[in-house]
Amino acid sequence: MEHKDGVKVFDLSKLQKQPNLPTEFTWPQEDLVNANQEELDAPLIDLERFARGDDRAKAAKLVRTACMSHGFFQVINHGVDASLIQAAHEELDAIFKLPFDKKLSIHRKPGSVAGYSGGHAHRFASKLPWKETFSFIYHENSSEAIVVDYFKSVLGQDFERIGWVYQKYCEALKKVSRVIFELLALSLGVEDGLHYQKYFEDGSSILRCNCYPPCNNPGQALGTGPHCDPTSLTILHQDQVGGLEVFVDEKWQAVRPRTDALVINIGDTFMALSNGNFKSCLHRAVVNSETERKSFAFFMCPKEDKVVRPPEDLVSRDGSRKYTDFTWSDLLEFTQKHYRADNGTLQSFVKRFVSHPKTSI
Ligand SMILES: C=C1C[C@]23C[C@H]1CC[C@H]2[C@]1(C)CCC[C@@](C)(C(=O)O)[C@H]1[C@@H]3C(=O)O
Ligand SMILES: O=C(O)CCC(=O)C(=O)O
Ligand SMILES: [Fe+2]
Repeated sequence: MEHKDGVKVFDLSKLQKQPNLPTEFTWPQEDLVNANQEELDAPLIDLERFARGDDRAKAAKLVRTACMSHGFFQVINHGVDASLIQAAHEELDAIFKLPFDKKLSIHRKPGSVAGYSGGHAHRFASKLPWKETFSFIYHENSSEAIVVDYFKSVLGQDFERIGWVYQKYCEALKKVSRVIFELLALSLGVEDGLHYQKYFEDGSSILRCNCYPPCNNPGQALGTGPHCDPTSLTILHQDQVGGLEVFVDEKWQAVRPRTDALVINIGDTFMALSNGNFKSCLHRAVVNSETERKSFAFFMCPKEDKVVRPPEDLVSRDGSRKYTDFTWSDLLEFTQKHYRADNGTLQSFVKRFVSHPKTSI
């Protein structure tokens, strides 16, 4: 274990060779309950057909049922080139196989979500996730390629080509998100079918690359503990190893990897935007002793200072507002400073937000 600017950073490539798990990475028994043997039976939506206008009502109904109960579904024929997804996975080694010193030099800084992290030891002292992550921000800006610039600025000119792979990947996911927001509006019965698509047009996103090394004690560790994403919509691609689980019908259920599918999670902010009708998805990632696993989570967020408020027609149909007005920057600050994301983040945030003046949150 090393220190970077006074914070702890674990070298997981070293730790994975040791027989015992450091206590910081052990999880309590109640969080380690094994997944049910059955795999999750989640809707698989053909986005090309939906965009073409075929079976729209059927797709919307499937999504509505899944999102009202647990906030999870998958999409296929999403339009992201299989070769781009493959390149994004292949290029990850260029980051995760960097020498530890180099990883330390690109470490996530306090207050920022961008950069490298090994086990999140800079944020938490116990129940650490058995994973390495590399994250960066993406938003549309006509004058610059923001991802390429980030790669060049933190990793150097040699990383320009790889930066372009992730720039293109983010652009492709943003395009997919427009169709998904239309599908969500239709599923919720919102009058303006483009309401969410327009709302997120100037939003920003975070692409998080996750790498879960093999773990000699998979029964005591978790790659990512049980949590709901505080963001709005997560578009995830996982490799063939498997490990993602969703809590449905009071049990953990595994999501079988499909190379051709993108996994969609509702996050806390979208739960608020849907006036609580759609549930934020409770999920986790387990680890194994044999194979390294990789995934990409594209977290979509509203523009930082934009008010998070459900559409009027949805509120009048429901009769009242479920959550108070807030902004993504308020919730982000809460999760970074005061609360470790779990399945109660939004409730706890709103409670604190209502009782504390905004400036002191
Ligand atoms: C705003 C953010 C906080 C987290 C990174 C981005 C998007 C999602 C968040 C996260 C993935 C939610 C679960 C807990 C967390 C600590 C994690 O396990 O990685 C999260 C983020 C973080 O602060 O790193
Ligand atoms: O790796 C996965 O499958 C899940 C990752 C995740 O939940 C996250 O990064 O928020
Ligand atoms: Fe997540």
